[in-house]
Amino acid sequence: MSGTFKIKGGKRLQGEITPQGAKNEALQILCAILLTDEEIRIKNIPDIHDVNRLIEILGDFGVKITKNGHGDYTFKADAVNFGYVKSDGFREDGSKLRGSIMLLGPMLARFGEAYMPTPGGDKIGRRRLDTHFQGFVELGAEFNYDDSHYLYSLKAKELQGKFILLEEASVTGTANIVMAAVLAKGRTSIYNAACEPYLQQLCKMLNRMGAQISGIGSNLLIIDGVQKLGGTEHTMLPDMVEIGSWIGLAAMTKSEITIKNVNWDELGVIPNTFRKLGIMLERRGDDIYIPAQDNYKIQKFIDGSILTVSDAPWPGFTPDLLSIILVVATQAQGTVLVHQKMFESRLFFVDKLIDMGAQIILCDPHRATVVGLNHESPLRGTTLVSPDIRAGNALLIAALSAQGDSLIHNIEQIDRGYENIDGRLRAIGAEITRV
Ligand SMILES: CC(=O)N[C@H]1[C@@H](OP(=O)(O)OP(=O)(O)OC[C@H]2O[C@@H](n3ccc(=O)[nH]c3=O)[C@H](O)[C@@H]2O)O[C@H](CO)[C@@H](O)[C@@H]1O
Ligand SMILES: C=C(OP(=O)(O)O)C(=O)O
Repeated sequence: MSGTFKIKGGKRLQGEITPQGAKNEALQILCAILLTDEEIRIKNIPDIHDVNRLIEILGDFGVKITKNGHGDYTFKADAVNFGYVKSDGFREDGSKLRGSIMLLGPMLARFGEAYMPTPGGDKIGRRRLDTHFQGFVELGAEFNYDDSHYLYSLKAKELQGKFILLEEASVTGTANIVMAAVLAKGRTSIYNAACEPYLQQLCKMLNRMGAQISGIGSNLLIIDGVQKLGGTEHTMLPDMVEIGSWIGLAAMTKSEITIKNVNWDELGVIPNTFRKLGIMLERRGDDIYIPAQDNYKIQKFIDGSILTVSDAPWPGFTPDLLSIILVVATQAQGTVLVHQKMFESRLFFVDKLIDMGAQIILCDPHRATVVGLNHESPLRGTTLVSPDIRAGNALLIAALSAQGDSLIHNIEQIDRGYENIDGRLRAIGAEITRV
């Protein structure tokens, strides 16, 4: 088990917090650098475990990496050591994170073959990769899965564009297929494509590199293959999951917090979903201002029935923020049903919140009903273990609001996705230390 956070809860926080560059965008963008032998400069890269692991993998691939400053790197994949992907080292490194799966598309497009161990990432239920391989096979790749070594491989002398109807709007699946299709022959149409902002960012970057992608932001992407891609510069968006988490943190700790430079126009339904829990938040320029609130009241549906917050592919509500919604609801006034449709093992952490005094009924692996305590009795500090990246942050927020001390173990899960989270929380008054 990795490190531990010690938290003294129950304090009001105050001040400004700036979201890091987006983790899940960074993972897509970093994989795309393999598509060209020219220089790509990327800014606002978050300094977090998953991203740093992917940068290390690129280095082992032979990619030249220059650090220009904090979160600012230049990459040049002009002398790639392809032998690395067949090595035991890659088998181990690639399996440590989920995002590495998106190396497949660029490898296949540029080198005609690709290998990947079963990727890592959160253990939050089944996480099938069928959509990725369906797309590659439709583009003409030969697919093989060696189940004794958990190794996927793909081969294609040439990729040929075609109309692909995805079984599901997979985020990393769409990114992977797009990155393969940009160098394929002819036109690829991807229907039922995921269209979240990070994928839009990827497509825009690829276009700056010379790709021809249209339909960006919709669920029908049209990609006219080109022979070669060139260099570019790219800046990562702020992380929308962090932004949502800080809204939740402010409400749970009754704190006045300004979240800086949030890129509001890319936040979709996130601000309004928190408003439905009764949390006041204001757009101020490109910041979100959350006043200190002693109470927040969950809205009902128009017909008076209990509010449901559920996830859906973009522009629906991201599943990565449902753990935060759940924790924030524990101190709201009213009742909400949290319905996690995509992942089947992401709600089990409610047991820990129940131990802390929260009123939650886990209806089944996908649904939990939360009856808010209206801040009439605080959660109680306790010893917790972070089960996954987002539940880990949700428990951290619960601990910051709780009466007494808490310990959170296994914080490697939190460090996977949040840059210097303890330092940034201390800067707004939180009592949190690494022990
Ligand atoms: C590295 C990265 O970027 N990870 C994100 C990415 O994971 P990832 O790309 O792995 O997730 P997918 O979009 O493929 O799918 C997520 C889950 O939802 C299911 N599904 C998906 C689409 C759909 O139309 N119907 C459906 O049921 C899938 O079967 C799967 O269980 O997107 C997820 C969904 O936003 C996020 O939680 C992850 O943080
Ligand atoms: C589930 C997540 O990450 P990963 O896909 O990397 O496991 C997440 O970012 O919430």
